[in-house]
Amino acid sequence: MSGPAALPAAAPVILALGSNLGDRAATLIQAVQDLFAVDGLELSDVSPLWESAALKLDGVDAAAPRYLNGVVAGSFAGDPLDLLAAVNSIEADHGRVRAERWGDRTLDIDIIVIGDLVRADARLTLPHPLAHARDFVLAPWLDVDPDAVLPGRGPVRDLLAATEQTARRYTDTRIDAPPRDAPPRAAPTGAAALGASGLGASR
Ligand SMILES: Nc1ncnc2c1ncn2[C@@H]1O[C@H](COP(=O)(O)OP(=O)(O)OP(=O)(O)O)[C@@H](O)[C@H]1O
Ligand SMILES: Nc1nc2c(c(=O)[nH]1)N=C(CO)CN2
Repeated sequence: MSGPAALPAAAPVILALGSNLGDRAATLIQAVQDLFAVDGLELSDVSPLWESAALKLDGVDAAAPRYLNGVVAGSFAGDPLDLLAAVNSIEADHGRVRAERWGDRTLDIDIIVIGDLVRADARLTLPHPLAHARDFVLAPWLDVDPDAVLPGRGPVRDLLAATEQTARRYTDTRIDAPPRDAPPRAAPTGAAALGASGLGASR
Protein backbone atom coordinates (compact mmCIF):
# COMPACT_ATOMS: atom_id res chain seq x y z
CA MET A 1 0.00 0.00 0.00
CA SER A 2 1.30 3.46 -0.78
CA GLY A 3 0.32 6.73 0.80
CA PRO A 4 -0.67 9.83 -1.10
CA ALA A 5 2.17 11.30 -3.16
CA ALA A 6 2.43 14.61 -1.35
CA LEU A 7 1.14 15.83 1.97
CA PRO A 8 -1.53 18.52 1.52
CA ALA A 9 0.06 20.63 4.28
CA ALA A 10 3.08 20.57 6.52
CA ALA A 11 2.87 17.80 9.11
CA PRO A 12 4.90 17.33 12.28
CA VAL A 13 7.85 15.04 11.76
CA ILE A 14 10.25 13.14 13.99
CA LEU A 15 13.50 11.80 12.56
CA ALA A 16 15.77 9.52 14.59
CA LEU A 17 19.54 9.55 14.07
CA GLY A 18 22.08 6.98 15.16
CA SER A 19 25.79 6.32 14.73
CA ASN A 20 28.17 3.70 16.12
CA LEU A 21 31.17 4.01 13.78
CA GLY A 22 33.74 6.78 13.37
CA ASP A 23 33.45 10.09 15.19
CA ARG A 24 29.84 9.55 16.18
CA ALA A 25 29.12 12.97 17.63
CA ALA A 26 30.73 14.85 14.72
CA THR A 27 28.73 12.77 12.26
CA LEU A 28 25.46 13.48 14.05
CA ILE A 29 26.25 17.20 14.27
CA GLN A 30 26.93 17.38 10.55
CA ALA A 31 23.89 15.27 9.73
CA VAL A 32 21.64 17.69 11.60
CA GLN A 33 23.15 20.54 9.63
CA ASP A 34 22.51 18.59 6.44
CA LEU A 35 18.87 18.04 7.44
CA PHE A 36 18.38 21.79 7.70
CA ALA A 37 19.00 21.96 3.95
CA VAL A 38 16.36 19.38 2.97
CA ASP A 39 13.52 20.78 0.84
CA GLY A 40 10.21 20.94 2.67
CA LEU A 41 11.75 20.10 6.04
CA GLU A 42 11.66 22.71 8.80
CA LEU A 43 13.45 21.69 11.98
CA SER A 44 12.42 23.17 15.29
CA ASP A 45 14.19 21.09 17.90
CA VAL A 46 17.19 18.82 18.37
CA SER A 47 17.31 16.41 21.29
CA PRO A 48 20.17 15.70 23.63
CA LEU A 49 22.14 12.61 22.71
CA TRP A 50 21.76 9.19 24.30
CA GLU A 51 24.25 6.33 24.33
CA SER A 52 23.43 2.64 24.27
CA ALA A 53 24.88 -0.77 23.42
CA ALA A 54 24.32 -1.93 19.86
CA LEU A 55 21.12 -3.87 19.37
CA LYS A 56 21.65 -6.60 16.78
CA LEU A 57 19.14 -8.98 15.27
CA ASP A 58 20.06 -11.61 17.86
CA GLY A 59 20.11 -9.24 20.83
CA VAL A 60 22.39 -6.69 22.46
CA ASP A 61 25.99 -6.96 21.25
CA ALA A 62 28.20 -5.66 24.05
CA ALA A 63 31.30 -6.19 21.89
CA ALA A 64 30.09 -3.87 19.11
CA PRO A 65 30.78 -0.13 19.19
CA ARG A 66 28.17 1.71 21.23
CA TYR A 67 25.63 3.97 19.56
CA LEU A 68 24.90 7.61 19.99
CA ASN A 69 21.28 8.42 19.19
CA GLY A 70 19.11 11.50 19.05
CA VAL A 71 16.03 12.86 17.34
CA VAL A 72 15.11 16.01 15.51
CA ALA A 73 11.60 17.43 15.46
CA GLY A 74 10.02 19.72 12.93
CA SER A 75 7.54 19.73 10.09
CA PHE A 76 7.57 18.39 6.57
CA ALA A 77 5.58 19.36 3.49
CA GLY A 78 6.00 17.33 0.33
CA ASP A 79 6.21 13.74 -0.82
CA PRO A 80 7.32 11.46 2.05
CA LEU A 81 9.36 9.43 -0.45
CA ASP A 82 11.33 12.57 -1.26
CA LEU A 83 12.11 12.94 2.44
CA LEU A 84 13.23 9.30 2.51
CA ALA A 85 15.46 9.89 -0.52
CA ALA A 86 16.95 12.96 1.16
CA VAL A 87 17.78 11.16 4.39
CA ASN A 88 19.18 8.18 2.48
CA SER A 89 21.38 10.58 0.52
CA ILE A 90 22.68 12.17 3.75
CA GLU A 91 23.44 8.68 5.08
CA ALA A 92 25.38 7.90 1.91
CA ASP A 93 27.29 11.18 2.17
CA HIS A 94 28.47 10.05 5.58
CA GLY A 95 29.81 6.76 4.31
CA ARG A 96 26.85 4.61 5.27
CA VAL A 97 27.30 1.09 3.93
CA ARG A 98 24.34 -1.28 3.90
CA ALA A 99 26.07 -4.63 4.39
CA GLU A 100 24.01 -6.21 7.11
CA ARG A 101 20.60 -5.51 8.62
CA TRP A 102 21.13 -3.73 11.94
CA GLY A 103 24.85 -3.78 11.19
CA ASP A 104 27.28 -1.19 12.54
CA ARG A 105 26.95 2.10 10.69
CA THR A 106 28.39 5.59 10.44
CA LEU A 107 24.92 7.08 10.20
CA ASP A 108 21.33 5.93 10.27
CA ILE A 109 18.40 8.28 9.83
CA ASP A 110 14.95 6.81 10.31
CA ILE A 111 11.66 8.59 9.70
CA ILE A 112 9.69 7.87 12.85
CA VAL A 113 6.44 9.71 12.14
CA ILE A 114 5.07 12.19 9.65
CA GLY A 115 1.93 13.48 11.33
CA ASP A 116 -0.69 10.74 11.50
CA LEU A 117 0.40 9.23 8.21
CA VAL A 118 0.10 5.44 8.15
CA ARG A 119 1.66 3.54 5.29
CA ALA A 120 3.16 0.09 5.07
CA ASP A 121 5.14 -0.48 1.92
CA ALA A 122 8.70 -1.76 2.02
CA ARG A 123 10.17 1.53 0.85
CA LEU A 124 8.59 3.52 3.64
CA THR A 125 6.62 2.27 6.61
CA LEU A 126 5.05 4.89 8.89
CA PRO A 127 5.08 5.11 11.79
CA HIS A 128 8.48 3.39 11.87
CA PRO A 129 7.56 -0.20 12.78
CA LEU A 130 10.08 -0.56 15.63
CA ALA A 131 10.02 2.90 17.16
CA HIS A 132 7.60 1.91 19.90
CA ALA A 133 10.11 -0.57 21.37
CA ARG A 134 13.35 1.40 21.02
CA ASP A 135 14.39 3.34 24.10
CA PHE A 136 17.10 5.03 22.03
CA VAL A 137 14.33 6.60 19.94
CA LEU A 138 11.69 7.15 22.64
CA ALA A 139 13.97 8.78 25.24
CA PRO A 140 15.25 11.58 22.99
CA TRP A 141 11.76 12.01 21.52
CA LEU A 142 10.42 12.57 25.02
CA ASP A 143 13.17 15.15 25.56
CA VAL A 144 11.85 17.31 22.73
CA ASP A 145 8.16 16.59 23.36
CA PRO A 146 7.14 15.32 26.80
CA ASP A 147 3.55 14.87 25.57
CA ALA A 148 4.44 12.99 22.39
CA VAL A 149 2.10 10.26 21.21
CA LEU A 150 3.09 7.55 18.72
CA PRO A 151 0.07 7.03 16.46
CA GLY A 152 -1.42 3.58 16.96
CA ARG A 153 0.77 2.90 20.01
CA GLY A 154 0.11 5.56 22.63
CA PRO A 155 2.03 8.07 24.75
CA VAL A 156 5.77 7.93 24.22
CA ARG A 157 6.25 8.22 27.98
CA ASP A 158 4.35 4.94 28.53
CA LEU A 159 6.11 3.20 25.66
CA LEU A 160 9.50 4.21 27.06
CA ALA A 161 8.54 2.97 30.52
CA ALA A 162 7.78 -0.43 29.01
CA THR A 163 11.30 -0.79 27.57
CA GLU A 164 14.37 -1.85 29.51
CA GLN A 165 15.64 1.74 29.32
CA THR A 166 19.31 0.89 28.96
CA ALA A 167 20.15 4.05 26.98
CA ARG A 168 22.02 6.67 28.99
CA ARG A 169 22.21 10.40 28.45
CA TYR A 170 25.45 11.35 26.71
CA THR A 171 26.68 14.63 28.09
CA ASP A 172 30.03 15.04 26.33
CA THR A 173 28.43 16.67 23.29
CA ARG A 174 25.22 18.42 22.60
CA ILE A 175 23.99 19.53 19.21
CA ASP A 176 23.02 23.09 18.57
CA ALA A 177 20.39 23.66 15.97
CA PRO A 178 22.18 25.82 13.39
CA PRO A 179 20.61 29.09 12.30
CA ARG A 180 18.31 28.82 9.32
CA ASP A 181 20.83 30.48 7.01
CA ALA A 182 23.72 28.22 7.98
CA PRO A 183 25.59 26.83 4.99
CA PRO A 184 24.36 23.27 4.54
CA ARG A 185 27.74 21.58 4.54
CA ALA A 186 29.64 23.85 6.95
CA ALA A 187 32.24 21.90 8.87
CA PRO A 188 31.34 21.69 12.55
CA THR A 189 33.58 23.81 14.72
CA GLY A 190 34.23 23.26 18.37
CA ALA A 191 32.17 26.22 19.46
CA ALA A 192 29.31 25.67 17.07
CA ALA A 193 29.26 21.94 17.45
CA LEU A 194 29.66 21.76 21.18
CA GLY A 195 27.92 24.97 22.07
CA ALA A 196 26.58 25.51 25.54
CA SER A 197 23.26 27.15 24.77
CA GLY A 198 21.71 25.23 21.93
CA LEU A 199 18.34 23.62 21.56
CA GLY A 200 19.98 20.34 22.36
CA ALA A 201 21.25 21.33 25.77
CA SER A 202 21.03 18.52 28.31
CA ARG A 203 18.31 18.86 30.87
N1 LIG B 1 10.21 4.80 8.44
C1 LIG B 1 11.31 4.50 7.74
N2 LIG B 1 12.44 5.23 7.87
C2 LIG B 1 13.55 4.94 7.17
N3 LIG B 1 13.65 3.91 6.28
C3 LIG B 1 12.55 3.15 6.11
C4 LIG B 1 11.35 3.41 6.82
N4 LIG B 1 10.43 2.49 6.43
C5 LIG B 1 11.01 1.71 5.53
N5 LIG B 1 12.28 2.09 5.33
C6 LIG B 1 13.17 1.40 4.38
O1 LIG B 1 14.07 0.62 5.13
C7 LIG B 1 15.21 0.45 4.29
C8 LIG B 1 16.36 -0.06 5.11
O2 LIG B 1 16.71 0.92 6.02
P1 LIG B 1 17.96 0.74 6.94
O3 LIG B 1 19.07 0.10 6.17
O4 LIG B 1 18.25 2.07 7.58
O5 LIG B 1 17.42 -0.31 8.01
P2 LIG B 1 18.04 -0.59 9.38
O6 LIG B 1 18.40 0.73 9.98
O7 LIG B 1 19.14 -1.59 9.27
O8 LIG B 1 16.86 -1.22 10.20
P3 LIG B 1 15.64 -0.48 10.88
O9 LIG B 1 14.76 0.00 9.78
O10 LIG B 1 15.03 -1.54 11.71
O11 LIG B 1 16.15 0.66 11.71
C9 LIG B 1 15.40 1.82 3.69
O12 LIG B 1 16.09 1.78 2.47
C10 LIG B 1 13.99 2.33 3.50
O13 LIG B 1 13.52 2.18 2.19
N1 LIG C 1 21.71 1.06 20.33
C1 LIG C 1 21.29 1.04 19.05
N2 LIG C 1 21.20 -0.13 18.41
C2 LIG C 1 20.73 -0.15 17.12
C3 LIG C 1 20.39 1.02 16.44
C4 LIG C 1 20.53 2.23 17.15
O1 LIG C 1 20.23 3.32 16.59
N3 LIG C 1 20.96 2.22 18.45
N4 LIG C 1 19.93 0.99 15.17
C5 LIG C 1 19.77 -0.16 14.56
C6 LIG C 1 19.20 -0.21 13.20
O2 LIG C 1 18.48 0.87 12.90
C7 LIG C 1 20.14 -1.44 15.14
N5 LIG C 1 20.61 -1.33 16.47
